[in-house]
Amino acid sequence: MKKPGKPGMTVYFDQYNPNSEKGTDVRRSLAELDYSPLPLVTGRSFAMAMLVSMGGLIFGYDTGQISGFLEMPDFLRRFGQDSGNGEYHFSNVRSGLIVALLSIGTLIGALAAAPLADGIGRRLSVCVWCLICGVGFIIQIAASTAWYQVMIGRLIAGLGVGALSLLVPMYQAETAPPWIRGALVCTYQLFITMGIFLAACFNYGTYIHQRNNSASWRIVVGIGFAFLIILGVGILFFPETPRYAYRKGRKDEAKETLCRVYGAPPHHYSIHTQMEEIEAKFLAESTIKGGFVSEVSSMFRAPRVAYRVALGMTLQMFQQLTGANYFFYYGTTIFQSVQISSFVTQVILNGINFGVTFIGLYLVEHYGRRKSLIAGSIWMVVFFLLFASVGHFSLDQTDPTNTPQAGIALICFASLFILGYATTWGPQVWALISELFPSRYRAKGMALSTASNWLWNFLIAFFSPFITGAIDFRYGYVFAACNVLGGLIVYFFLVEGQGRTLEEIDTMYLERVPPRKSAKWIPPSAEEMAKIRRQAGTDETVLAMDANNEDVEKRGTLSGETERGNEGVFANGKTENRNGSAAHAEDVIR
Ligand SMILES: OC[C@H]1O[C@](O)(CO)[C@@H](O)[C@@H]1O
Repeated sequence: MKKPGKPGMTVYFDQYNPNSEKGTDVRRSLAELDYSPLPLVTGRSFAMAMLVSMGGLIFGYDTGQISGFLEMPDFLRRFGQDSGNGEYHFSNVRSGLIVALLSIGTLIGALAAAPLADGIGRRLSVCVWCLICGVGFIIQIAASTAWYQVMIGRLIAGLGVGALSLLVPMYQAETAPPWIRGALVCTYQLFITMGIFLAACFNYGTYIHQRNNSASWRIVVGIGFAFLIILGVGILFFPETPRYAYRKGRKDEAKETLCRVYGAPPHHYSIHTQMEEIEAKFLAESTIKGGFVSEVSSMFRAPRVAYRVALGMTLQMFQQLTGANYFFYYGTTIFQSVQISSFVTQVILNGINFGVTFIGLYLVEHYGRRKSLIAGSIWMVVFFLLFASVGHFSLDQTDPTNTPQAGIALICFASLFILGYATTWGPQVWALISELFPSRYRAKGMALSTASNWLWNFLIAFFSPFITGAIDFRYGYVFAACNVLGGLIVYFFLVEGQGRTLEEIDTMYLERVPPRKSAKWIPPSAEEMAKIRRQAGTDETVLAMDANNEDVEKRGTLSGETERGNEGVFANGKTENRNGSAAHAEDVIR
């Protein structure tokens, strides 16, 4: 579905078979629809994106704060080990557990969030997980000298953070208009980076001003409550996602929400076609009923869903294997060579990360997902190769201060790498996994993909010190190779979701549209869709489609639109396709 109202193109919403009201004159009802241009973003969809993105802020804030804590004097004294000379330190096991337990919690939280999100809904789930996260914060703040209490607190907070990392992109994707969905879902990553940046700033601030004060790290954890309250309470003022409401039989609520976020009246063409698409998919998906286990096993039997689960998990894996967290978690060492403190290092790297993520919001809608991700991969390969080579061949690793020039080069390459990551893979992978799955399996598919992100996050955080110890800066070559693979995966397996409705993207996977040609694909009519589903589907799906098809037949067809043959599926170019379609729709109105 394309956004109406761009200069020179009045109507885009004509690519689907617009059969609708049963037994009415389709031509007339179409002519009665409103085709007026819609705003790019309504106040409501903007406010919604900002509010739910608070979940990203909590993610970033929690992951970003711990590295600073480990260096705060009071935290060290309370939870560290006595070195015997009046100094305290953290053994690798203890610091590893305190840091990594959040990741373990997030992994479990991401998986646990799916059944709850399908059961009580996306919106209420957000409240529940905010509460759980709050309990984790309280346990941490209440810790006096028991290091394992901090660890347990982080595990519980992690459950909430992980669950929100599934719920937020899903809420945004299921609610946002298709023409701006990518950018709105990417605000999630923007808020992650903002959270990491804020944590670095607050750590630095409390460290500077309260060196020996027991409140320092507690203040930083405590500030997190503000984000939790804004999200947990604020979400109650927002509606359930239209896709979820529809699945629960609340059709009017779904339509009303769409109207609000699209900024369109109920009889607008965009609302009309979107509701039709949601309905068609719902009918096709809803026949197989069962408990959680049979639901999961039906997911892997459903057409092309296993493929998409594998793709989602792989993309999240490669998002982590870009190597970004190598810089965020272990960037301190390279900055030592030019004698910059670890607190300042974190502020600089995270500031760049946050600042340039804004560019990513533009790229995702302007160039599309595929082009920007592939460009991002190439960019990151180049800078990782440069980084690894300078680090290995030019830096004096025993005393980096001897080679300040190599240090400056490393900092530049690291910063340029982050520029590439934060504008492409960082934000866009969240958007990709939120649009990859059909409604019925979205929560579960996203849960598995998100869990893969957390698993690899943990593995990289945990194993990087060992790998760096063994192969020093040549570790960068490993990440460079991973970035090559990531780019190839996108090229060969990912279809372009820019400007498409979630339902259209689902159809592309069902129809096995070659990813390379997906940007130019024209959605099939409802009848063609029925055929595709009949060929692709399980018995149950076919049954459902037959029911749906009967409906379609009763409604009548629209000549021209439904007669388009397969050869018409790929247009010569996007512009031609849009203009052609627009002309056709205007015909219909006349
Ligand atoms: O911005 C960097 C941050 O983004 C993430 O990759 C999540 O998308 C985190 O794992 C990382 O710390």
